[in-house]
Amino acid sequence: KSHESKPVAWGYEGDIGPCNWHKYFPKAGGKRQSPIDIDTSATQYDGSFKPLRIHYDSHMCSSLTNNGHTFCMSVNSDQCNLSGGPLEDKYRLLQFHCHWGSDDTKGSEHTVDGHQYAAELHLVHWNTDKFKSADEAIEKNQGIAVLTAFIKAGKEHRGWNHVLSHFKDIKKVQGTSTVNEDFNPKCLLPENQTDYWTYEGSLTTPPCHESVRFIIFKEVVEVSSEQLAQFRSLCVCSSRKRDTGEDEHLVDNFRPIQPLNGRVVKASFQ
Ligand SMILES: NS(=O)(=O)/N=C1/NCCS1
Ligand SMILES: [Zn+2]
Repeated sequence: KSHESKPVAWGYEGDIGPCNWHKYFPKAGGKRQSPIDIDTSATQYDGSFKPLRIHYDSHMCSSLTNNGHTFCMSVNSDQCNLSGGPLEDKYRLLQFHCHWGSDDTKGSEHTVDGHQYAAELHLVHWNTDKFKSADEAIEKNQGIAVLTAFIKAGKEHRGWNHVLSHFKDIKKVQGTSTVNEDFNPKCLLPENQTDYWTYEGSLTTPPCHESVRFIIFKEVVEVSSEQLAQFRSLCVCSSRKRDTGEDEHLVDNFRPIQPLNGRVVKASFQ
């Protein structure tokens, strides 16, 4: 094991927070980092995009884990594929997760005209035309495509309850729960899947590889405030306790906005 480098701890606050990520993860200081603010007055309509093709089946067994940074629903079924839109290749769904705040006024990673939403859903896909594995694709240009939906507090979202009902099993870090009910992650996306913004960026978590094509839906998904509160019920790790002995809850797991550095955000709509 001595040949493998020790994993470096990172987080969202203090010395291990986003301002210091670049010290151990040099790509975090790169020129095409994510997230960004979407200035809708500067986006460019691109009429050349084909329709997005999002084909997920709902018979894939998946596992839900609390990895200490978010909850992650691992899928990697060869029946869950994404192509079309701005993509040149076919991508396979690997996992989905979210970023959220300590209250409903913050939590998303991307912002729109400076507005931050209560949470942000990332459906992570890897390029199966160009690469042989997700581990290879995750660090290569065009290797990853992330379908992204903003979430705001509003009416209850029944689809999310299929995920949230497993949260009691993953409250602690490294907790894992098997999800094999008839659940299709497509139900978590907005109805309108033709209007989106897209740009080339990076993983928003270390090692921040600059391998990601983001596709961000304009329509915002509503979940109830109680459902958002369930996101915040996860704990960060068994060791870290508040001085009151209270569990430390996993909240505000969003990276700050990164410089655009001349990148243009394309829009699929006028
Ligand atoms: N938030 S994110 O989707 O850009 N970051 C990731 N890191 C490893 C798989 S997805
Ligand atoms: Zn993410």
